[in-house]
Amino acid sequence: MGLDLEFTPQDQIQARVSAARKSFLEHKTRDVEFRLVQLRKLYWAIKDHEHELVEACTQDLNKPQFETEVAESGWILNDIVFTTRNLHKWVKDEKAPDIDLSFKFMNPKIRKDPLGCVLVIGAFNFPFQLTLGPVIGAIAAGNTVVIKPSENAPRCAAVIQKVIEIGLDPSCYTVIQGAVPETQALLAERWDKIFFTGGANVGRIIAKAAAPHLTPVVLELGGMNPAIVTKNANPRLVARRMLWGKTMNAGQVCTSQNYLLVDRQLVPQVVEEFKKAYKEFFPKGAKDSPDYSRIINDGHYQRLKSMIDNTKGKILMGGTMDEKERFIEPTLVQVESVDDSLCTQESFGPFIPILPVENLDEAISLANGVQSTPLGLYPFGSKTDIEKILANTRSGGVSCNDAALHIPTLPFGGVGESGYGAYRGRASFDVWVHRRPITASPSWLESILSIRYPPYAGKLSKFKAASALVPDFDRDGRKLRLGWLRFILTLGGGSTKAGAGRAAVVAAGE
Ligand SMILES: NC(=O)c1ccc[n+]([C@@H]2O[C@H](COP(=O)([O-])OP(=O)(O)OC[C@H]3O[C@@H](n4cnc5c(N)ncnc54)[C@H](O)[C@@H]3O)[C@@H](O)[C@H]2O)c1
Ligand SMILES: CC1=C(/C=C/C(C)=C/C=C/C(C)=C/C=C/C=C(C)/C=C/C=C(C)/C=C/C=C(\C)C=O)C(C)(C)CCC1
Repeated sequence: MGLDLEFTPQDQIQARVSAARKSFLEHKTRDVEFRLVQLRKLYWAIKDHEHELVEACTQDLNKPQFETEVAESGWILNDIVFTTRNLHKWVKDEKAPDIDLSFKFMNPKIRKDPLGCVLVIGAFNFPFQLTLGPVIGAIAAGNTVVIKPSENAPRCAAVIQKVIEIGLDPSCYTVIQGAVPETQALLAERWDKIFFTGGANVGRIIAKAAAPHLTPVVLELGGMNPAIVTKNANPRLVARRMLWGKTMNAGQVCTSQNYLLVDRQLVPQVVEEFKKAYKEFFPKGAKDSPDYSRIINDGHYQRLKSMIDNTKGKILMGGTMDEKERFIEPTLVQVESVDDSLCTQESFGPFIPILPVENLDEAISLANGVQSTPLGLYPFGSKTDIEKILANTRSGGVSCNDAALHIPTLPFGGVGESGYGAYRGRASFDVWVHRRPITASPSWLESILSIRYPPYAGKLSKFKAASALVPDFDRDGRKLRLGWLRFILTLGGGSTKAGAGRAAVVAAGE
């Protein structure tokens, strides 16, 4: 038996948040060495209890050990090592780019300041990766963190609490357990940033709760992700990769494709290849395989069941279900329209609806109609086909000729309806810092800087001569090529040399 999840008493929530805030205001997490020690300790807390992570994922989702070690524990352990290796580089002040010589003496730089006391709300499907991933970045950036794992993966939530309490300083990092009332109590607090992973409906609740305090929010939401398969695609690759996208975690993956738009000519071959691939992946069927997850809870099982009960499509592969086990077989369905029950909502389960289309233009138009800003997009076809798809669509990310593949250090996030803000790799640090511009005006510059002080009489023309940039374009938007003439007229128009010239003009005028 794994750990039991105990919800945090609601009357403790405010005090726990205040303690984390106080630690931030006492600057406990500013020291980079402190952050590194926390991350290293978290690494070992996870590594030493990896078997408990695996067991919890088995209990909550029947997640195979391979998937847990690759996409949960292994993923975040690598994330920690990557972060600790790079943190000294990331925290360094940055030289401010594109600064005119006149201002260079003020030594402009960008400091990466922590935001403060932040809240991370996790999802159930990759409970460790999607909760601890943002936490690793928040620690690295010097924030204090309150963590709310998903109650829908209760054993995993309990293990998250265990490793956090073993590894991290409790005055700076704390776990609040609970469901809607506890999350509402957290949302009533003032935060310096909220990072939410979950569905769009709850995402709206989070954004509204954050608005009164002007709290910035990252929303990592789901999407109605299309796969577009042109007549030039390789049917075997389409089938194997798209099947993987829907068998990993039984399709409970925010980035997995929700539906396939397949060139009609290719449909029979694609269907055949799906059947072959299914036999190769699960020779004894998915139900008897140790490599296939179950649906997280009865509510989601019933939601998925009603999607398949209401389809007008034809089941071509799979289709079996077992309510007691919350098992749903990977199920390929040929549908007649994007208005089918399998396409009108995010399934977040192992359904593979295929809609035959006449050509690529139709596929693009249908995909944009279903949702113009999905989280992921999966084009299969020739290079030209793929470029056409990219040029005519939007999405959080794209895997060409693949399912939901994401390189762990590549920025990850949605756009429009699939959310905003990105993390992972360096982006996990950037998302949690304020880029604070810092200048220092030297006292010896005072005679030049005094052009800004009243009385203003006679100063405006000198100021303009020193600072106004002359456009290199005309009123019709055409770029002008004035070359040396422009250089002389503008004293450089922004170049380093000209900046010096212009500064000299000002100095001479004082
Ligand atoms: N973009 C991503 O990285 C990503 C990753 C995983 C899941 N998702 C999306 O999440 C959805 C499924 O995950 P889920 O079921 O865990 O999402 P969810 O939105 O139901 O729950 C996410 C979190 O919100 C909390 N919550 C639920 N209702 C709430 C309310 N009324 N007020 C305040 N908090 C509340 C839950 O306790 C949980 O911690 C899918 O849409 C999926 O695509 C997105
Ligand atoms: C070419 C050679 C090698 C390279 C091999 C490569 C590149 C192998 C790649 C393997 C991959 C891509 C494996 C991917 C596994 C991913 C898993 C299991 C799951 C990830 C799940 C995620 C991220 C889920 C996220 C969910 C979200 C965000 C929402 O719900 C070598 C290295 C082998 C050497 C020879 C040459």
